[in-house]
Amino acid sequence: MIRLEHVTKHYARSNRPSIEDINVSIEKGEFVFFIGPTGAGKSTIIKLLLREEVPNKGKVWVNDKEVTGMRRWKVPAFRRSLGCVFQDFRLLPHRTAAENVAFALEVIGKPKTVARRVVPEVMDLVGLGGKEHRYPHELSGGEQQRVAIARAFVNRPLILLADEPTGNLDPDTSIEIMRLLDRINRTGTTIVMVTHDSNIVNQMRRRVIEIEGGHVVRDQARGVYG
Ligand SMILES: Nc1ncnc2c1ncn2[C@@H]1O[C@H](COP(=O)(O)OP(=O)(O)OP(=O)(O)O)[C@@H](O)[C@H]1O
Repeated sequence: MIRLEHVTKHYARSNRPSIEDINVSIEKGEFVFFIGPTGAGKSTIIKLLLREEVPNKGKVWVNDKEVTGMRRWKVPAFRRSLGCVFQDFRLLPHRTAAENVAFALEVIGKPKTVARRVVPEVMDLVGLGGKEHRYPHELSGGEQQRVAIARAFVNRPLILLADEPTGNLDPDTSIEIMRLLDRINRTGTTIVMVTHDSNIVNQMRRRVIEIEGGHVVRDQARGVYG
């Protein structure tokens, strides 16, 4: 489902590679945590998977597509085929929760009738039934992240990428968000999540890939934060 083969990324304005000769393979339906100290290269890996960056060496496969050689015009559609969740939620401030979710359907050309049917289902799934018409500033951080997850999931992506999705949330809210991601994973969606949250990693006991200095230093099934 996802494969990085001998991947090195050396940013032009950096004096050393951010990641070097990384080899990782992730199967369909896995839930994988990328952990490691700040600056280790975790977000760089997410950017490579989204093709926001291209490696200097190596190849990256996502959804069985080799993305480093992908034509530029194909990139937007490729990105829309993935679900993405970030620490800062990235909701559209002048759209309601339901409109934020519906927007993900609009941009891929789904008719409004589909949105009318699917958006309430997904809002219920994330536990936001009744708050569909609130604007982001009228929701708590945890609720905003639920909207972001609903938006990421509404197109039923095969892969969901989450870069520190609980980074702005308190421990209890973080656990709720993890329960939600776990439910989504159980529908068969592959989840790749970058985190610094040791509690979450230790509670979930999923595959842990630890990055340090741009290298994989540990890859453990049912791992702990360490
Ligand atoms: N656009 C860029 N230009 C130059 N250097 C960069 C760029 N983006 C990241 N880096 C460098 O690459 C290294 C890895 O950064 P990255 O953001 O992948 O780390 P991270 O593990 O996600 O860190 P954090 O946990 O703090 O988010 C760092 O040394 C960083 O300074």
